[in-house]
Amino acid sequence: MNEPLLRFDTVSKTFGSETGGVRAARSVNFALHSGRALAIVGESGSGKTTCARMAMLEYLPTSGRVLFKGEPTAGRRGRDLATYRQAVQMIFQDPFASLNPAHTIAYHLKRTLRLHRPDIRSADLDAAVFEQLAGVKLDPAIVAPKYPHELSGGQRQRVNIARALAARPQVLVADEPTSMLDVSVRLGVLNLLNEMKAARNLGLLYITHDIATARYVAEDIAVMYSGQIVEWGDCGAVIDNPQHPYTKLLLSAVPDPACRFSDAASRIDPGAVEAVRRIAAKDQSEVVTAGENHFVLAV
Ligand SMILES: Nc1ncnc2c1ncn2[C@@H]1O[C@H](COP(=O)(O)OP(=O)(O)OP(=O)(O)O)[C@@H](O)[C@H]1O
Repeated sequence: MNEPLLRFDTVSKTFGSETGGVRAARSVNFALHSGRALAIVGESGSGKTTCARMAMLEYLPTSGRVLFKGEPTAGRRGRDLATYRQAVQMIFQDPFASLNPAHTIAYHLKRTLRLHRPDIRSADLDAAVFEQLAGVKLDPAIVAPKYPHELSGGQRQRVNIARALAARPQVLVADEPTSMLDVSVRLGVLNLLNEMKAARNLGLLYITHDIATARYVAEDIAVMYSGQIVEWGDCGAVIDNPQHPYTKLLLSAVPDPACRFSDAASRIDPGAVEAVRRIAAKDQSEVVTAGENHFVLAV
């Protein structure tokens, strides 16, 4: 495979003091390639958003390096930083909070186009807005003049995706992009992200607590627990043949429509719960190969 778009090289992030602080990310390694999606999966507090924020250069790692196309991102300023901000775009969890209620959808998209697309003349901006909205399967004539509160959650998230894509990014960082949406529209938004990834050869960093959707969206997966990536590799291989007790636990917690709630608890292996508790605080470092493109930290 060629040079990854985005690479985390032994990245750690501690909030507070080195000794008594929260170790939100511990020696995290991953590579995101163009035209592929990498799902970072884990429970609340496992460190996923901290990794997303480091990818967006909002947080600096305490140690380790974040690389873009092989180049370290630390210390980027001025034009270099602006280029990175254009190339790596974020889609937030809350589609409403990320749009300004005082402005129309057309305003939001024009703003991004003015900022990142100097090649588009002012006279052509309206047409470009229409093109961006049509690209995410919204009716431009209806949606462009509306205010955010006049749209549904799913439509708002599509607008956010259109806005991110308007910058012509190479990487999309989507942090729980569907968790605040009605279940009925989630699939449509995930489908759209998948289509955009393929059509534009994007690298998609898909952050989720829902391992079931990871398989739907991503080619690669990294399972995160207590700040560490504990199992990673090909998404299908990891989900079909989980090796780490935490991955097993996460999979056994996925709701099964064929299973009654009262029976669901029996699917959770008490041994796995105990093993996961034991490993929470300790650093694991020995990597075991579980198959082609499938790796796990030894417990
Ligand atoms: N700015 C911060 N200051 C102090 N601690 C933080 C900060 N941001 C995150 N943390 C802590 O770091 C750990 C990882 O948090 P993070 O938000 O990355 O997890 P997450 O997996 O994204 O969870 P969620 O899905 O709930 O957002 C948590 O213990 C959290 O309390």
